[in-house]
Amino acid sequence: MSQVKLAVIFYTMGGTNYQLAKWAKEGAVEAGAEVRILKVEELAPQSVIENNEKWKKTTEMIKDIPVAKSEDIEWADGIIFSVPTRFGTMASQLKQFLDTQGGLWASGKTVNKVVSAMTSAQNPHGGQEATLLSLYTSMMHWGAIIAAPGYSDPVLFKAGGNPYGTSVTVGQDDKMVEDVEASVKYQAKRTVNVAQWVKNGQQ
Ligand SMILES: Cc1cc2nc3c(=O)[nH]c(=O)nc-3n(C[C@H](O)[C@H](O)[C@H](O)COP(=O)(O)O)c2cc1C
Repeated sequence: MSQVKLAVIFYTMGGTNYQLAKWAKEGAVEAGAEVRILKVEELAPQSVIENNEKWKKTTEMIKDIPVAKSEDIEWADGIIFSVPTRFGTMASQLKQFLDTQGGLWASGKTVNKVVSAMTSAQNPHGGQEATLLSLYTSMMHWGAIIAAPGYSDPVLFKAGGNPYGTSVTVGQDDKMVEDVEASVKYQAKRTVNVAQWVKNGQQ
């Protein structure tokens, strides 16, 4: 049984989705996967980032994380995306990454990737589910297999247990309101397990 390869791909401005990605990595490693944690390319002008202390600090914090490439998607059996909600949908930096995978998609290499997604938003009803659903719409075009958590474990009935994928509220103080660590780790394990089943079936 060969080891599942999982890419955890995130975008963050304030660090939340980096933390979610790190928990996902921990959960996936515990489940036996080989994991790459990757960020998507920043699109905002450097001058804008420089004028925002929080953004500047986050950029420095993640400076050594590799930028996701098409080769990472090709390499991965499974992918977990983590992205802030922006005006009710995913941040454009991640959308741009998806939109630059047309070549990979055209060659059939996005098919059967096992995916799930996570998000954060400032308001409890700020569009988390809409963000996850719009991301999953793109994944259907990829021919990916969506391994949403559903209510497949008791952890989903606790804080942050969103059947579409983990979501967390970020307060004005930039801290996470709900404790979602267990939900994230569970989601990562489920994504790895489903990826393992698909991988075994293809062998
Ligand atoms: C341009 C912009 C649009 C945003 N739109 C929403 C939104 O629609 N709903 C919401 O609840 N929060 C919204 N937020 C807040 C972000 O979702 C929040 O800051 C983010 O989830 C924090 O994640 P991060 O720390 O990984 O950057 C928005 C923030 C920005 C900068």
